[in-house]
Amino acid sequence: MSDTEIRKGLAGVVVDTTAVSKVNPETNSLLYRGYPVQELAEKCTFEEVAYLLWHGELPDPAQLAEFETLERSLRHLDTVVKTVIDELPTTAHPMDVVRTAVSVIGARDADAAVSTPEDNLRKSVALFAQLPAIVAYDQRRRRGEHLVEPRDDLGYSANFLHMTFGDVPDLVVVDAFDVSMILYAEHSFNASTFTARVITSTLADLYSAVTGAVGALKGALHGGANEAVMHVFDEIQTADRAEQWLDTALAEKRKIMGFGHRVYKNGDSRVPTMKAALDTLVAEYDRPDLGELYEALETAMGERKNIKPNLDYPSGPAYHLMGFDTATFTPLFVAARVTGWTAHIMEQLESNALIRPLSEYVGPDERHVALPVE
Ligand SMILES: CC(=O)SCCNC(=O)CCNC(=O)[C@H](O)C(C)(C)COP(=O)(O)OP(=O)(O)OC[C@H]1O[C@@H](n2cnc3c(N)ncnc32)[C@H](O)[C@@H]1OP(=O)(O)O
Ligand SMILES: O=C([O-])CC(=O)C(=O)O
Repeated sequence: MSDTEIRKGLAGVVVDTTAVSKVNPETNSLLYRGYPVQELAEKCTFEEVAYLLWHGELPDPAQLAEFETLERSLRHLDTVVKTVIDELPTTAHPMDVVRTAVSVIGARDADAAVSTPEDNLRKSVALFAQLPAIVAYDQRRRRGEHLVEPRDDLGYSANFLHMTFGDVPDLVVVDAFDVSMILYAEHSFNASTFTARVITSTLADLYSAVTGAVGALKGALHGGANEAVMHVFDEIQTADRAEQWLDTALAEKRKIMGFGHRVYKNGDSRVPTMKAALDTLVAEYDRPDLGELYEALETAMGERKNIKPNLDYPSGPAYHLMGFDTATFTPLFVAARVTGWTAHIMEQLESNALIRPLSEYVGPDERHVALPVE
């Protein structure tokens, strides 16, 4: 080996600039296009935040009305996508279904290869509007339920919940869901966004980049952690068992899902906002036991390892309380993050350079194929 410094996992490596969002672990802050995410979660809808990520500015009332009309007109599940989903076994993971559906949408777009900013924006809005139908329908068919048609008198989050459950829950639930979408929307050069940028850098189309990003998000070290958190809660069962469960898990060298972060080492900027949303859901559904389990594991993890929760820790139980199946949690993350991914895809194309790092070879020295001895 030479003395070249290798940063495993590109930890700490700055690979490009971005104007989409800023993650600052020192101040524990996250800005989308300059706006603190907590402020966006409190004062804006997810539609406004999506518009902000794509256009760089929040919409004025006329722009918002136009955008909402467009998004609502694109919500119906494409019939071919539905047919393809129906062909997939219910044993397929919902992330595999979402990944396949995005790929089908791309294959059906005659202009898939057209990569002008206007065309990529059109595709981004279409995916944003279609993903709730895909995620909701996939959960329903697993339960033996029929497709629910979208309602164009509802905002994004109310309609998403309506399409999943067949009715619109209380406003506090819709608000908590909307907050989760805003918090999940964007997070700089995380693994799935970087994947999307790598694919885009080859000049492959937006659908290919989003399909690859869905694959990267599936893993338990990234988006798959929100699902994994719920499996942990199911294993522990009650707050009084949390300490003992954790000691065993750590002795077995398990990674505790929903804890730790590559960038934030002193807590995830989004957790307090999502935890407040979870608290309202715990009250709404009268599930103090879940709140107690959450606190018990967080406290024990703090005492044993001094590692803090990431966004997946409160969002997992929040989605559980809303009624989503555990395997649907990461597809919800996709529905939110498609906004950030596509904003980055468009930014990558504005000043593209093929992403192709180097590696240090550590295999055998040069050798040659020996001819068989006669
Ligand atoms: C929305 C998101 O995608 S947020 C991330 C969601 N992922 C998870 O929740 C999965 C669980 N967490 C983890 O695996 C990690 O914290 C990661 C992958 C998120 C970040 O990992 P890295 O930045 O590579 O940190 P790294 O793995 O080097 O951890 C540093 C130390 O903390 C430990 N550690 C970090 N996270 C955890 C955890 N969740 N459970 C147990 N130990 C942990 C590591 O074992 C390591 O200990 P060591 O120095 O004794 O070997
Ligand atoms: O930034 C990361 O590495 C992971 C994360 O929190 C996200 O993608 O939201």
